[in-house]
Amino acid sequence: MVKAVVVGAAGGIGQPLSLLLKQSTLITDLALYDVVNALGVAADIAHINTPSIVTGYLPDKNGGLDKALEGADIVVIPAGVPRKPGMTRDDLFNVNAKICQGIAESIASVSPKAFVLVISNPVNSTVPIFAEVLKKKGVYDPKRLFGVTTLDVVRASTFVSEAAGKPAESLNWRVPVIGGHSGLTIVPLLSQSNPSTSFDQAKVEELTNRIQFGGDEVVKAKDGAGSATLSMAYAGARFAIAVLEAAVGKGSSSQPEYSYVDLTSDQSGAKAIIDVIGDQTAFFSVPVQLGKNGVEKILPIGKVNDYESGLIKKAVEDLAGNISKGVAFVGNAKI
Ligand SMILES: NC(=O)C1=CN([C@@H]2O[C@H](COP(=O)(O)OP(=O)(O)OC[C@H]3O[C@@H](n4cnc5c(N)ncnc54)[C@H](O)[C@@H]3O)[C@@H](O)[C@H]2O)C=CC1
Ligand SMILES: O=C([O-])CC(=O)C(=O)O
Repeated sequence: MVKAVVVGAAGGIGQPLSLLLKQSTLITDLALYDVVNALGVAADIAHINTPSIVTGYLPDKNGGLDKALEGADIVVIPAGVPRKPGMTRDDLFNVNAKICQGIAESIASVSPKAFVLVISNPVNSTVPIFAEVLKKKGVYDPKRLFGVTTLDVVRASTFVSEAAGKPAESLNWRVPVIGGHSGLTIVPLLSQSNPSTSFDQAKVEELTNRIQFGGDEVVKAKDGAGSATLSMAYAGARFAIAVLEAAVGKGSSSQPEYSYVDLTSDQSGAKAIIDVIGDQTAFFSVPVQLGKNGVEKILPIGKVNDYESGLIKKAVEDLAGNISKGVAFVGNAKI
């Protein structure tokens, strides 16, 4: 029995993400919660003939968020407002921090052992918010808390394989992306591209910039109607299934997943990362080996060149501020 919960299930990401999770035969119980329209989305998805039982929850229907979370193995969270042109992800902080705090409080009291996958932006700050709330409630397990940065890895595979003239190989094209999830905190490691590439430095910088600001490309194209939803649903479902497959022992350990995780709290393998990036940032997206309990081991980031070292330095500086902002928010909150 595997219960997955989507919080924010009626939104632009939430709907296609719920649809993709419904396609998984690993999930037996799919709970869809939102503050609006969750019952309609659940009724619609429930007609699909895959094994999971789908149930919808609204704040005042079917028991609300707490009931949705009961017995959850994994909670995926695309709840909150998206960007409009001209905004940064950090501009979403004031609204989304409060939403994330409330969701974290419910998880802490109802399903503290669930894997928690945070999509809501700004990820750089919302993940620390989840961590701090769970700590305050005495149930924090850093191995089970993930900031979802898979979309950056997905974009990197697409953009790099296209630039190499081999778009048909994009599915198996690996480009590590580490750091955070906004602008210059996103650090693609093109020198580790597999297959390897031979771009000149100007092309490397152009591609790096495109991966870092891929989100803006979509915000601009949607012209006020929001940000990436469909590619995010694909990336979020892919990561959620990887976490679940590893948890039930079906994971293929050949490729690491990348996620924004806690480098402190004695996580296995974190020291090797801190030796490279320093100890200024408590969270960083890194390659992780997933297992039964979530992060089994943080894997090394490998050899980086001077250009990438410079990108890491800048990312670490920005992240430190983003993280303190999330930590301070919870520090000042009444929980
Ligand atoms: N991590 C990543 O790579 C990405 C993150 N995002 C972020 O994901 C979030 C959602 O984006 P969209 O789906 O496009 O937005 P949306 O506005 O279409 O959907 C958000 C949903 O959250 C719901 N919601 C609001 N407050 C809630 C609460 N307290 N509990 C449960 N649900 C609540 C809304 O009713 C709405 O249905 C945004 O913050 C966006 O910036 C978007 C793309 C990529
Ligand atoms: O750009 C945004 O605001 C949404 C997002 O995180 C992304 O597409 O990477």
